[in-house]
Amino acid sequence: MASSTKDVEAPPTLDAPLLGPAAPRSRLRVAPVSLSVMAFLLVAIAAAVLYYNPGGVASNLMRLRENDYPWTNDMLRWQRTGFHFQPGKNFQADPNAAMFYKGWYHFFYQYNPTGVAWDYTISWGHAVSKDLLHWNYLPMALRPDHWYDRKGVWSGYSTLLPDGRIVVLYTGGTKELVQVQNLAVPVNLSDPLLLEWKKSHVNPILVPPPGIEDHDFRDPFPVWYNESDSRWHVVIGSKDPEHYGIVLIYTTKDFVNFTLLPNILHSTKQPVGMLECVDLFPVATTDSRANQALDMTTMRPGPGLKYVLKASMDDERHDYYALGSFDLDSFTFTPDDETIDVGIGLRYDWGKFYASKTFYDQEKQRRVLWGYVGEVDSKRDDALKGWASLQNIPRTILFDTKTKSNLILWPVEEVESLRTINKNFNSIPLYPGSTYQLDVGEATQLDIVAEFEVDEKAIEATAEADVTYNCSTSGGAANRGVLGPFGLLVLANQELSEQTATYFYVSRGIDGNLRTHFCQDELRSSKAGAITKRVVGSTVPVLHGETWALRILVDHSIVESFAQRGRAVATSRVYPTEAIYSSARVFLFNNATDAIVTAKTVNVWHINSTYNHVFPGLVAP
Ligand SMILES: OC[C@H]1O[C@@](CO)(OC[C@@]2(O[C@H]3O[C@H](CO)[C@@H](O)[C@H](O)[C@H]3O)O[C@H](CO)[C@@H](O)[C@@H]2O)[C@@H](O)[C@@H]1O
Repeated sequence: MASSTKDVEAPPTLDAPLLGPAAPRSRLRVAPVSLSVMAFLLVAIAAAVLYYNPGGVASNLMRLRENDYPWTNDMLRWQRTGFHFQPGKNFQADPNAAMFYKGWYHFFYQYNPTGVAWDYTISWGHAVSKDLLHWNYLPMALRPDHWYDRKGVWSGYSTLLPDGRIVVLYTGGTKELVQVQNLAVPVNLSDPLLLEWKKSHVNPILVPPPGIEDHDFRDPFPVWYNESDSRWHVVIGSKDPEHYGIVLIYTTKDFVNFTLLPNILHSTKQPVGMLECVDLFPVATTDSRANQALDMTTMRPGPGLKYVLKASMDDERHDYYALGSFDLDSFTFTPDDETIDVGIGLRYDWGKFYASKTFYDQEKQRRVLWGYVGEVDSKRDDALKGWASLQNIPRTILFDTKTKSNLILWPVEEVESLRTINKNFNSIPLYPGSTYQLDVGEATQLDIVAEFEVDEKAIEATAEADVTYNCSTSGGAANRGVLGPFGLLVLANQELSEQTATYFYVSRGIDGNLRTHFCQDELRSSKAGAITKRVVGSTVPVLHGETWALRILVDHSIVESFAQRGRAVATSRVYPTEAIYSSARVFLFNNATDAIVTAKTVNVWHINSTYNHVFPGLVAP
């Protein structure tokens, strides 16, 4: 490693361009032309867009507004993913239920069969897979066809009962938009595909109790089975009149008759509003058990266990979790640290990710997390492409036995079976203000694993730096500091005028401690306007002796990034206009002013497509 950062110049082998200022937010890339030529071009482009409209949605002539980008059919087609779950068309959202049953992973999700946005036809889509990656679409499981779910079959959960039966509890939006809970069961338990479902004739099984607003009572989740009295405990998210999130608890023996408990599972410490899609599960705190995911329904609280309470914050649309303890007698959750309670502390993902749910995979004894990753482009662009939203790659969840302060989220191991061509790079010095292109060919479906080292001398020489640094309020990857940013640029064009940057930024506080920020900068991810572009991220623990480690899954319009082997995650939706197909590139970069960073190892794999399709012989929406 070089001894000084000041007297070393970047060698000629490095790519020259530095990371310049952030690109303008919305620009059609046209040279100055007269207004009439411009108008003609816009009309011609609009006509072409409508002619090639892949979703077949826009039958009316749509006018291109100032911010509208003239997408071509090829560009929009490129945005569809290769190995993420997405139905053939239309809108999907919350992962509702997942389970392993008779050799198949079942996945249910919020699905609008009629359009590219949420509306009252929201239903339960259904698909099966052998490996959580290659999906077969099935006919929808549940549709809004009764008075108690006329305005939508909303989110819920499926549970495998100890006697082998399966129950689904879900929220229905009634005609008057009252949120009620309903029961559905499979018609034929011997069918491994669970194709047919029937709704209980006693639905709704629960209506909002006194003191709870009609629109604050949703997403039921059977969380605990008490063997001694054969009672299930079902939790439902809500909020109180002071705007504090609360979790109601019901008990039931038969999923038809329910008793509301006088206490609540948890009331948030801050007025964070309505809690959607509540989840509660145990994690093992000791290494000997850390690799076992634990089944909430049967696992008793005890030594070596912590509990995770997760909720989706309707007010700000992020998924927060808290680590804490769970008392079975009082049926209450208590966060270890009230200052990082649900809604104000830890997040599963610092980017675009919502309404997630875990399930216990008894086949592989692991807990698996799914969340949906919405669009950040315009409704018009969703209509043009004919679909909206993705599911993240399922992630396993474990407690971090090293930091003891966070969870570890990591793509399921099955993803590695999709890896094909591998390129490996070692010991690449990245000088201040430099980039280095990784020659990996077309870079649109990738699994990248990289480790970085920062020059020790530069670290030692830095007394205090960027104490108040924050990913979201920073200028992104173009914002230079003493010890960062450094990392990768994915979905970049050759000129780097389009790029999504995933990076670390190291600061040193007045207490002398280093603090690592893990950020993802979307500001230059697309030259198109009408797209929300942010810098997302958080701090991430980097323990003594550890390298700075990144894993990035790139799949067309989604980038899922994992820092420090899953301690922090950031997911972005991106819509490049130039860095697509064979023009998509990957670079390493170091935009620190004073530190040489070494890319110790970088492994880049191309990832196969999963070619999801309708289950043979069936018809899916
Ligand atoms: O589909 C209903 C379930 O979805 C959840 C969590 O995502 O609630 C969402 C909610 O509606 C908003 O979310 C939509 C996208 O998911 C959005 O497009 C729509 O405009 C929003 O209203 O659904 C209800 C009914 O609108 C609303 O109260 C929520 O915010 C989950 O809680 C529901 O079960």
